[in-house]
Amino acid sequence: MNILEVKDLCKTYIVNKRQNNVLKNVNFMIDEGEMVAVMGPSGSGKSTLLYAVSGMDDLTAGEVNFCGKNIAGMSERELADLRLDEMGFIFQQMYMLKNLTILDNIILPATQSKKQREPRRETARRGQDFMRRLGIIDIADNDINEVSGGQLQRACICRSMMNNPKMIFADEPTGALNRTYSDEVMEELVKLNSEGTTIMLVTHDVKVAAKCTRVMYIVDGNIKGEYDLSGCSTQIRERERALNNWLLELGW
Ligand SMILES: Nc1ncnc2c1ncn2[C@@H]1O[C@H](COP(=O)(O)OP(=O)(O)OP(=O)(O)O)[C@@H](O)[C@H]1O
Repeated sequence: MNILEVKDLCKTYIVNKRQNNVLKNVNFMIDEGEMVAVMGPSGSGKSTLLYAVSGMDDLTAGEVNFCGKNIAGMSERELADLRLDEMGFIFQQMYMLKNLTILDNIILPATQSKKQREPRRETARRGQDFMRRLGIIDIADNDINEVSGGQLQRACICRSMMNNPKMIFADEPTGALNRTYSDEVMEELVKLNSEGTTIMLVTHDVKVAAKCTRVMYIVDGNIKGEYDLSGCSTQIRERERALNNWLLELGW
């Protein structure tokens, strides 16, 4: 069953009276349980696409059906509730609040949600469980400037999971990390995906994309090709090689 269906999506920015047609009639679907990477040259519209289909930014034209509901017809309030309750977000810049501990940052979405009606102690316990799972429980009471980049990004994954989202949207989740931290973060995302969370992520990194089930390649606001990795070898090196060859054919 599809969780996301995008029909003729267009996004135009107007800057200094000049029109920039960034997304041009984009069509695709994502099924429940998929992990889809969006790749493409710088400026091709990857982040714009992610923000448009996740209701973070408005559409110029087209339809985005999330779990069968067109988000283009939703009010700001409805969209905010949808993003909070049904979607998880992970960004390269992480966006954690400076005056809160790591644990308080993680549980913040649950304290704002109407979906999870539970005592704060229970919310904190769930947050701690996620932290334990991701191997960062020892930094629960730290400030955000007292942890490593990899730990902070894993904390962002915990935060994105607090409201049990149907889908996670990630914009360059490993973009600011070294290879070791990047591998750790990807391991966790792959694990969440294998447990049923659908994921769409933007990346420039072939090693990251090779861990996904499908790759969409965007050029100049259009999907130029899609590569299905679900039937590919489980050997990561082979997946990377196959994906690399395909990307080179597309002019990567
Ligand atoms: N908020 C905005 N206002 C105006 N123009 C924007 C805005 N966001 C993006 N753009 C423009 O849209 C185009 C696509 O940008 P976008 O960030 O989606 O590309 P990208 O493929 O994610 O690039 P990169 O890989 O460099 O992050 C660019 O020309 C950019 O300048």
